[in-house]
Amino acid sequence: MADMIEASGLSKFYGEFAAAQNITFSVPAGQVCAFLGPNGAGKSTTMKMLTGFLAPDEGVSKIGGYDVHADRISAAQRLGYLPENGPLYPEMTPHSFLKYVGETRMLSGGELRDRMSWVCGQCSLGDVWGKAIGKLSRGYRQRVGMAQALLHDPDVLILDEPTSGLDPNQVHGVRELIESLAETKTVLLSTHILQEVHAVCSRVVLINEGRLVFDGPTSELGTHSDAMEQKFRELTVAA
Ligand SMILES: Nc1ncnc2c1ncn2[C@@H]1O[C@H](COP(=O)(O)OP(=O)(O)OP(=O)(O)O)[C@@H](O)[C@H]1O
Repeated sequence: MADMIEASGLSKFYGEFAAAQNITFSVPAGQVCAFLGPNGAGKSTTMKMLTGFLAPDEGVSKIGGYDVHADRISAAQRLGYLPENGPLYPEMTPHSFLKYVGETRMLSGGELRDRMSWVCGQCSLGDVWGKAIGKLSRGYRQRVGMAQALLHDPDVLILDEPTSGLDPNQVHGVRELIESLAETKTVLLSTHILQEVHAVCSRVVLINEGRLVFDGPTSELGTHSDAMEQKFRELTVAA
């Protein structure tokens, strides 16, 4: 299987502080991989470097085999990214925002309409389609973020805490969506919810204090979420 997401020696320093240091892992086509770590471990920083939103101080990121910094457009066409704080543009509606995002991704006419209608249904946005994003609840804003990540039907999804701030019904909906997407896509998702990892991820990459401390099958971290929680604590307790 070709690797669809590759982090090779990624580091980001803020002064002396290493937010991420020498992070190396790859995710093969078709895999759903969890990206775990305590608050401040460096997950969002690494995801931003993987998606080209932050330039690494060291290392290389590749999406679908394309270098994210040297071959940005080819990498971006294959990538959908849900950033940690969801979409900005509070005055736009989901409809106008997704139309704008679609146009920047070279979609138009019937194709753009079909894709907008598909993400509207998949992300259950029908009720808020014409409301200002700034007035939506956190859960709905999160779903608008998911919709923009999926709009151009990318092969690779990098999702920074896709279920954070959602109520249990919405969490269930997003998990089902990720499971259905997993049939055709490669997914890296960060989360603090270990049950979620069991539910949807076959593989776990765990970082602590900016460094990779575990990379392996979910089953190696434990066969249920209690065992996994214990192992998580062992691997992430401050040295
Ligand atoms: N622009 C910045 N300047 C200085 N420090 C930063 C900057 N951005 C992030 N950091 C620091 O880098 C570390 C890693 O942050 P990051 O947001 O990647 O963690 P995280 O694992 O995503 O955390 P969380 O689970 O809380 O979202 C944190 O200590 C954070 O304070």
